[in-house]
Amino acid sequence: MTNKTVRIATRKSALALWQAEYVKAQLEHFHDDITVELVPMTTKGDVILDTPLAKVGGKGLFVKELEVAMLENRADIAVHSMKDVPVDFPEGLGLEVICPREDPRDAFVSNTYKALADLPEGAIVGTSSLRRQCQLKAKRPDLDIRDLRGNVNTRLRKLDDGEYDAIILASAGLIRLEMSERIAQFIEPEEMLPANGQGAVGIECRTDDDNIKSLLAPLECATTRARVLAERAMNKALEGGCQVPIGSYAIINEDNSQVYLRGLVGAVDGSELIESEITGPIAEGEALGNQLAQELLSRGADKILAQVYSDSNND
Ligand SMILES: NCc1[nH]cc(CCC(=O)O)c1CC(=O)O
Repeated sequence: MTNKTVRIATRKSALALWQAEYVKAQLEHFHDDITVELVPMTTKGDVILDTPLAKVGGKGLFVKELEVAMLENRADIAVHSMKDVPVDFPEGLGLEVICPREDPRDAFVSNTYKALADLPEGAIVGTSSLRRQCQLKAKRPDLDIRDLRGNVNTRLRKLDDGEYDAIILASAGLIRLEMSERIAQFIEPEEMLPANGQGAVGIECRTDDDNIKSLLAPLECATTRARVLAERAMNKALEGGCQVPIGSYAIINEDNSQVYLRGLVGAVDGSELIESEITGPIAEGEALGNQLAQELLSRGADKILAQVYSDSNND
């Protein structure tokens, strides 16, 4: 009766494969009678490397091919970095599990400088994230922010080749790939708000596949889910795709009753940052995310985002 083989659709980057292997190991740990196979595939986001991500357009560049594979029954589950997962799912698919969160902070990586504050005037910083760019520019308008694409290893190589004085990456990716020694400084959320879902791995599957769902159940982390759902609700209400100058970060208090959510929308050039925060019962996390978004919109985030979306559609 039970499905003895679980097929995991995954991208082929080192980080994606690490995350798929992690889910495979977890599934095998909880169920000793199943076989888990990886089904590696290439996504549009992996192919279009020469265009700044913000200009490529379209949501879910890194997940669509994986979803089609599940819908066509060539795979059973897909493992994603939550921050790359669009807020809405195609008919027939859903986010079943959110695994325990790795460090959500951004990492300052440099071969020369020990921290952001040490960067000299005009230093060249690599990042293709509008979220990182607007927060860097707000604090340090002198910095020369240049686009940086590719998977984690490609980005590190470009840094090592001397194209940049420093780059910003997610700590989680470096930690998972056992390269945490490359992290010169963990940038605290107060200084740079992470992306929604940063550091969390999510598992998507067919909504009618009860067998797979029961196999996945032990991998769930309720605390991470509460945090990530509040963050995603804020992004959803802002209609934020994956390439937007939006930060959102939630934490849960010690007795697991309250969620504290902080959000930010920034003009890409850093000339304006609209920030706010909200606290409330954990069960209302998504409503709080929505409420926070409405506040940001009413304080000018609507104009900033309209500008960003029209820029990315015009070229
Ligand atoms: N957008 C690419 C991406 N998606 C997830 C991670 C890192 C791992 C994570 O956030 O779980 C990265 C790389 C980065 O931002 O440095």
